[in-house]
Amino acid sequence: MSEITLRNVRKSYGKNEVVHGVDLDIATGEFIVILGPSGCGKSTLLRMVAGLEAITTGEIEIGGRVVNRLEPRERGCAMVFQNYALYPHMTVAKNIGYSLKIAGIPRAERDKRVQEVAKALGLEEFLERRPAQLSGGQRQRVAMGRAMIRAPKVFLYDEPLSNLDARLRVAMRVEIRKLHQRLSTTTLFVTHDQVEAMTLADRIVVMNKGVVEQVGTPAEVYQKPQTTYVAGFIGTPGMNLIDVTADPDKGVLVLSDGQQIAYDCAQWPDVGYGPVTAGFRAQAVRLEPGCISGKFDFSEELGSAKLVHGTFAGTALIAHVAGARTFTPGEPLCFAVDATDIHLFDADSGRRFNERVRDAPIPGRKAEAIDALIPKVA
Ligand SMILES: Nc1ncnc2c1ncn2[C@@H]1O[C@H](COP(=O)(O)OP(=O)(O)OP(=O)(O)O)[C@@H](O)[C@H]1O
Repeated sequence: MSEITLRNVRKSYGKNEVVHGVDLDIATGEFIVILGPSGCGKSTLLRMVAGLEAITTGEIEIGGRVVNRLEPRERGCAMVFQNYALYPHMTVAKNIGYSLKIAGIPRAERDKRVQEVAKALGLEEFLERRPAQLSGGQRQRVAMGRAMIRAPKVFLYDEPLSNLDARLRVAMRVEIRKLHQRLSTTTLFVTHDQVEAMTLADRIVVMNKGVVEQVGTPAEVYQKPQTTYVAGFIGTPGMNLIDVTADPDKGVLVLSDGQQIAYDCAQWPDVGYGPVTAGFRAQAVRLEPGCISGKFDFSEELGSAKLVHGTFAGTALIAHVAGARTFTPGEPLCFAVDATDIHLFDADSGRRFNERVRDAPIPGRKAEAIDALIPKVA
């Protein structure tokens, strides 16, 4: 088994703590993407799992064994770096087979395994070339081949696609996913690119400033962001966020200029009267008289639709609009959003309020209802 467990893992450089106590359980065969902006500590976390960076406090287990004190080569992980780290003077075949040579595997066996890996990655025709004679995507595949050949328990990828152009990135994404489907090797993949994270991950770990903000499937982090940070970071574009005052008695959210948006107060039982942050996706906005009026600023053409940017009560908001309608700067604009598409977050902590799931039985009620159906014996 190759499950990975992180318990209260922290990392400090001198007095500066950059990873603030991360807990994570990764199942055997899972594809986990650690997603966050530059400097949030994601590479440091990956390097601690690999053993390339010492842990300041906490515990890391791989396959049920605490690896804190193990050398990188004793951990059963294979790492693929952004800059590929290939040996420039060696051919592709030698680069891929190098770790087997070091391990003393006989030549015939080595050649056989290199051939197998090269076939799996479509590198057979490049085996005698040197890295300088390859494209970026081909070099990346060699780096993956070098990691694969050791049949590691765990694959660790550190922004492996960042140096590739956009088309190649998409192609390599598909290859990495296919490879994972075939091998089912437990994988930790670090990226700052949320599209990469959404398309590759079984689960995403969203990091911000050394803290894990949310762990969830791509659908969970998109549909139920647990913090305003996740709401703003995930999605293209990120969720619209606006400061409002909740009035649960009237079932409205009041904007700073007095305009009101209706919300479902039964869905948000913990929201009291006072300041909250309201969020809604650009895709949930309709341009029709409804919730709020403001003015058009500019639009971004997406081909099949536009991202329409406007200002409402002093806040910049975005609508995803299909169709060919054109706009002029400054023209009045109305945004309508259904109450069920509104997400509410605590104004101070940025945490999502508890939500009552629609149509779910309220605890106790179902038992009462069933009770009522049973004829009473006199
Ligand atoms: N050797 C080091 N000494 C001191 N500080 C470091 C060292 N390595 C990293 N840091 C700091 O730790 C923090 C986290 O760095 P890390 O490389 O993990 O971020 P990241 O999320 O991977 O960012 P990027 O995407 O830019 O690589 C940063 O503030 C960085 O400056």
